Amino acid sequence: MSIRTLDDLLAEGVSGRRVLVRADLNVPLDKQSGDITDDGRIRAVLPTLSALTGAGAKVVVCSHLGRPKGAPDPQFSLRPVAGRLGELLGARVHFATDTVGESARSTVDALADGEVALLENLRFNKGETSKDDTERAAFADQLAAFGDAYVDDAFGAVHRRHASVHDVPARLPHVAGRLVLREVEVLSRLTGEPERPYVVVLGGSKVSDKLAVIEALLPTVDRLLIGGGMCFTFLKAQGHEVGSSLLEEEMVETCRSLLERSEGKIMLPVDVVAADAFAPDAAHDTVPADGIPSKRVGLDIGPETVAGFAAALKGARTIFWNGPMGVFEMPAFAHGTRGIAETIAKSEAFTVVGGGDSAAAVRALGLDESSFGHISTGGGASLEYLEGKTLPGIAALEN
Ligand SMILES: Nc1ncnc2c1ncn2[C@@H]1O[C@H](COP(=O)(O)OP(=O)(O)O)[C@@H](O)[C@H]1O
Ligand SMILES: O=C(OP(=O)(O)O)[C@H](O)COP(=O)(O)O
Repeated sequence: MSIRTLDDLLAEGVSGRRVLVRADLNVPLDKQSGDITDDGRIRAVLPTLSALTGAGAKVVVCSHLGRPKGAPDPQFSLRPVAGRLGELLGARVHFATDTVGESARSTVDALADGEVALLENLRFNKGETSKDDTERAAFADQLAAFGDAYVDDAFGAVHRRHASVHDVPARLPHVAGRLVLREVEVLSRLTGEPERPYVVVLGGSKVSDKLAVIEALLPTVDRLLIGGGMCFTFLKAQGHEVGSSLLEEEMVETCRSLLERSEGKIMLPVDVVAADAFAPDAAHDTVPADGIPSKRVGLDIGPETVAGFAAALKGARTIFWNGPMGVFEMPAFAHGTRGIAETIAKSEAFTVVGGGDSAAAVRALGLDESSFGHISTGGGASLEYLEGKTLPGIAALEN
C-alpha cells in the first residue's frame, strides 16, 4: 500500500501550517440529556492530534455526528464533542458554529500555532454526502480551503464516498493518520487466510448497510450469527411474525435469498426478548423467535439464543463481532449483548470487535478491553474492509 503517513508529513515540518484532519467523532449521545455516553472515538484520534499540535501545526478538525439530513439540526451539533476533546487534549478547542461559513473562516484564521479548531457537523451541508459529483466537489473546495495538508484519521467513515473522505484528499497533500494506519494493519490479519473456524457475529441496527457485506462474507466464514436489530428482517424472510420490531421490508427478499444460499452457515435467534414499547421500563418477556406477538417489539436476543451462539463460538480461532445483540443502552435489554461479549472476551480466538456502538457496549458493560484482540472504531468500515472492497477513503489516500 503506497500511502503516505502522518510521520511523513511531520518530517516535512508542519509548524505554522494549517492541517485539516478528518476524524470520526460520531460518538453516542444520551437521548434525554444529550451527554456523550462513550468518548472512545474521541480518545482514538488523540495520538494524531497531539502529534500535530506538538509539532506546531494549526489543526482544523472536521467530523460528522449522526445522520442529519444536509441542514443544521441542533441535536447533532458537535459542540459537546469540542468540550470533551478539549478536556482530553488539555487545551481549549475553538468551536466553529458552521462548517464552511463565516464562523469557520474566522475561527480558522484566528488559530495560533499548536491550537485546535473543530468545525460544526459536516452533514449539516448537503454537499458532504451528495451523490452528485459537482455538489460534492463544491463543498470539498470550501473545506480544502481550510488546510495546507489533509490527514484522514476517520477510520469509521473510510467506507463512505463523502466529500470530506473522498474528494478533499484530491485537493490537498494527504496522509493517513495514526488510527487509520493501526486499524488497517490489524484488520489486514483477517483478510488473507483467517485461522479457522472463523465466526462472524452481526447485530446492530444498520440492516441494509450490512446485507451486502453478509453476501460477500458468506464464502469466507464458517458461521454467521445474526442478532440485534438485524435479525428481524431475516426472521420475516423465514415467514415469521416480527410484531413492531426493526424491519426493513424491502430487504426481506434479499434475506430470503441469502438464507437459501448460506449452506446453513447463518444462525438466527430462537428466542427474543419482546417488549410492549421501545422504552427502558417497558413490560417484557422472552418469546420464541417464531412467535413474536403482533404488538410487541423485539429488543434483545433471548437466553436460549445466547447459549446457542456461545456454543457456536466455542472452538473458533477467529471471531469478528459487529453490532450489539439488543438495545444494550437500556439495562433490561443488555443481557444478550453482555452474554455474547463475555463469551468472545473469554475465547482463545483472535477476536476483533468493530463499530462505535459495539465498542461502546464493551466499555458500558464494564468488560476488560484488553481481553479482545482489537477493538475497531469502525463497524461498517471494518466489515467492508474485510469484504476486500476498495474503500473510498483509503483509495483516495493511495492516489
Ligand atoms: N433489537 C433491536 N432493535 C432496535 N435497535 C437495536 C436492536 N438491537 C440493537 N439495536 C441498536 O443498534 C445500535 C447499534 O447499531 P450499529 O450502529 O449498527 O452498531 P455499530 O455502531 O457497533 O456498528 C444500538 O444503538 C442498539 O440500541
Ligand atoms: O458510526 C459509524 O459507523 P458504524 O456504526 O458502522 O460503526 C461511522 O461514524 C459512520 O457513520 P454512518 O454509518 O452514519 O456513515
